[in-house]
Amino acid sequence: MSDIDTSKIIDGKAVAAKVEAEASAAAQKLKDNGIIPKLVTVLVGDNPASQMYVRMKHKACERVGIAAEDCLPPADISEAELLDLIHGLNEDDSVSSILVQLPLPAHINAQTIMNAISPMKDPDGFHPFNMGNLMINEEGLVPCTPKGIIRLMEEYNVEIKGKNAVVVGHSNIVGKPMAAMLLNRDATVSICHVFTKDLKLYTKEADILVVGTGVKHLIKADMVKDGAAIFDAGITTDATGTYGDVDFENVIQKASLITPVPGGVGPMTIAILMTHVVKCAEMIAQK
Ligand SMILES: Nc1nc2c(c(=O)[nH]1)N[C@@H](CN(C=O)c1ccc(C(=O)N[C@@H](CCC(=O)O)C(=O)O)cc1)CN2
Repeated sequence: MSDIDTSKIIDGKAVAAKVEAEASAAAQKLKDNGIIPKLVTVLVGDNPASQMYVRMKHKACERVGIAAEDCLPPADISEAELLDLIHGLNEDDSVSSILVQLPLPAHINAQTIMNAISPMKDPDGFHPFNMGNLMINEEGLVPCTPKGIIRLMEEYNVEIKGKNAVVVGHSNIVGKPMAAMLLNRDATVSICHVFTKDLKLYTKEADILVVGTGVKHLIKADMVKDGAAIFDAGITTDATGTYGDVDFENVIQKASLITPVPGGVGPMTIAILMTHVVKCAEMIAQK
């Protein structure tokens, strides 16, 4: 193994702890005024990775002082039944946030479900109203993973304005909102994806590189510019371990800053979620 300069490694766990402490203080203020922020998670079926992420979210709620409940419909729930469940949660005044864990089974259209969640109770920021606001630089409830990456950039003083930012992956959860957030901060943004003909042509020019594809070690050292700041939102777990989309050990030699997997972007997703649950409760209280 080559020598690793640990000063280049972004500590996502430490920043996430700071963000959770902020969420906890904001939640306490609400509770002092008799308002209890409450997250309901909806986990359809028994996907083990999703079960783990939902467990992590509930543990974070406990740390932060947010009430949490889980709803565990079976994998064969119909789309209509799931919509009924969401409508019930929208109407329930004790619920401030509704989160449907993704992915959903193939017979359910995920966007139809996202569209049904009240935009004010949408801590994931996936509702078209919240996504639309992001596009016009009115960032309210926005997707947690890219927002967590922006927070890491702020904490580590990564300049965004005027920089070449390349986002690899064009998912609704990470790539598209990430690109919008970077554009809102005046980066020159390129979005690459599975149909991009020459990925390296773009990644080599990136001052800021964000990758979220789920393809293990897609980004190799020869694809990266010297001094780039690199954010890895991908995660692959197989029999040999947990990996990101970036070949960390080799790419770190060229990067100025880099997130590890695990312990980089992942913890930020959940910490930002906590701030959004509090924000939803604040918005509902002000209604
Ligand atoms: N409704 C949502 N569904 C999904 C989202 C989301 O933001 N909202 N994102 C992903 C999964 N996800 C949260 O749900 C998530 C993934 C990974 C982590 C994380 O902290 N990972 C750890 C490693 C965990 C491990 O040991 O495998 C890390 O990177 O350090 C948190 C949240 C898809 N679905």
